[in-house]
Amino acid sequence: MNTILLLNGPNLNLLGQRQPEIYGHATLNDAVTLARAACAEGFGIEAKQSNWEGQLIDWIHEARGHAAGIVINPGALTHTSIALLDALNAFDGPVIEVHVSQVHRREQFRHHSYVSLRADAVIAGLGLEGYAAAVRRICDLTG
Ligand SMILES: O=C1C[C@@](O)(C(=O)O)C[C@@H](O)[C@@H]1O
Repeated sequence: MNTILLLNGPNLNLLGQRQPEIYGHATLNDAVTLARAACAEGFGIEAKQSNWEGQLIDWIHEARGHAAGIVINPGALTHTSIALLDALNAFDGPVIEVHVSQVHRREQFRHHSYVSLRADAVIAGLGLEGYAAAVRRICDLTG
């Protein structure tokens, strides 16, 4: 079984409750369900969420030599975390960055992403469908 690590960062545990006018009413569990359904045969999803930068970094380290690829929505750490970028740079497989909202139509500070310097693809504004598209892409790249 090929594992795809699906990582969600700070505040994404509140999907569905948090600013629904921006992020919609669906929950993180809904996102994981969509991601699982998008897996090609022989692939599985390991889904994790943390509000802690160091925890996300530890999970990326653990994925080295183990996961086929990483789908990550780093939340606000997207715009601030060089440490997360460094951790992703130490991972060999494909990395796809997902944002539920269309960050480029929002505040200026959301337009820059450290993670994009590593990501093989960036999906923003597709809502939860972005997670499914990212999973399909990793299956295509690594299957
Ligand atoms: O927490 C989030 C969620 C987000 O990553 C998104 O999914 O649209 C966009 C980020 O700017 C924000 O800080």
